[in-house]
Amino acid sequence: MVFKKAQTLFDKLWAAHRIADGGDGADLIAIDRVCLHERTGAVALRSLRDAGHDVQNPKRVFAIMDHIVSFRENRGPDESRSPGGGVFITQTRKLALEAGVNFIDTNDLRQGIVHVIAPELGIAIPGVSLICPDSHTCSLGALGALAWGVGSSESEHAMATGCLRVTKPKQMRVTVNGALGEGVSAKDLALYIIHKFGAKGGQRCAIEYCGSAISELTIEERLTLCNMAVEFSAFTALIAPDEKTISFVLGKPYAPNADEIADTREDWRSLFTDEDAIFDYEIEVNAADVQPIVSWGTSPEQALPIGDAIPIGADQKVLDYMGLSGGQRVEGLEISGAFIGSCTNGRLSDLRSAAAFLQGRKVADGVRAVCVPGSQSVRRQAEEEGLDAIFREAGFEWGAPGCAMCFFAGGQTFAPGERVVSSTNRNFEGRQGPGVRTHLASPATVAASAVKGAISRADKINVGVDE
Ligand SMILES: CC(C)[C@H](C(=O)O)[C@@H](O)C(=O)O
Ligand code: SF4
Repeated sequence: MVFKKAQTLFDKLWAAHRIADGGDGADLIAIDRVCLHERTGAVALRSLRDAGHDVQNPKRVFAIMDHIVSFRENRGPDESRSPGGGVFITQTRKLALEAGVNFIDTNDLRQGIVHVIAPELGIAIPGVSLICPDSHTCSLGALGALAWGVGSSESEHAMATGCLRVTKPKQMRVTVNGALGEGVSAKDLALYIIHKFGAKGGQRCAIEYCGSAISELTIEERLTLCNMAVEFSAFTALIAPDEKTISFVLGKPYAPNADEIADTREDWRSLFTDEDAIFDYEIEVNAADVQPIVSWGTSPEQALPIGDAIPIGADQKVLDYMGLSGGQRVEGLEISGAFIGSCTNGRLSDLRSAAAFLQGRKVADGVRAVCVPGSQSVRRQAEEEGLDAIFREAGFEWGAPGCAMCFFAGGQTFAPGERVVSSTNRNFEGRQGPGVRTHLASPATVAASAVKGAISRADKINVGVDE
């Protein structure tokens, strides 16, 4: 009798894409889709062209403008937020058109941050393998795609050959039991996990998130959670596709069409971890323990429930950079900047949650608050719902889609020493500009803090219309 070994979801995806033994413990993995952006993708396209190679299958490659495009509302097609950055934009356009790949230009109706538009357009769907020279490609595992971030040269290789030599990573299961409390978001959960198990806790593993709290998350929330897997040092993250995933994907432009969906749907239903499958590591989280959280240091693990005190004995260099001391409470710290956007929290539900708080309220004096939708589609839907008016009336700037103030690219930014609450994923030194002190939080926390002028919990704040 032959017993079939129980497999994890990751094992199944890996086996389905494994073409051959790549030698030295590596496998040759078929790559279904390659996404590129103008910061690292242009390098890959240029190098491929210079080596005299064609893109093997241009239909599988998607070049997108997001990282350094200006976020000025009526930006020009080549306008960059990075001084001299226009050349990356024009080069990417030229190279993408020459190579004949799918190309989404600066002001295309489909444009946006690559990890926001890949799900919107059905580029990322359950069961496909997808790479992009960008570390937050792990976001797309939220749809059950085998997706991970690579370097420019690996994406070049995959474009030329349709495959990539990769060593299969170890695997970890993160089970989140119970339910998240009222006012606790997927961002809080992501920060909680990194805080509790450390920024290296993901051990370069492919992580599968599961458990009752994960099943309850919307697709947008799952994308937020998986987005931060790389900040947990994971190879990538995955969530098994369910009916929510299937209905999210249906009808998307690059997803299977109505005729193809019947077979595909059955295939997608097999994308789950078998009951007896074994992971290299297992961790469990009780969702009820998660509270609204904010980072205080220069690593996403340096985070705490809003209201708690910074540990005594925390790294002095970090405290100095952040202008804080051990034992100090983060709640109530005065801020001068607030940013809502990015591939972590720049989706419609993120904007809705911030707007729900901002309605009828005003950003505190002395705070520059900026909201940049993650994509043109998010922007359009937000504008149809009147969210832009809520943001503007509250005193937020409303920007054109892209990575914007998530990372410093040399252009307009917050001033050195400014304290900023941000819905992004990285709080490293200088991430949002030289000397800028970034506190990571959920969109609701960012909105509440902008109104109060100080780091605040959205559910505890008592300012605004009622006063
Ligand atoms: C520029 C790009 C390569 C980078 C990444 O890989 O993540 C950026 O998106 C970031 O978030 O730091
Ligand atoms: S929004 Fe930020 S984290 Fe996401 S891809 Fe852009 S720069 Fe990277």
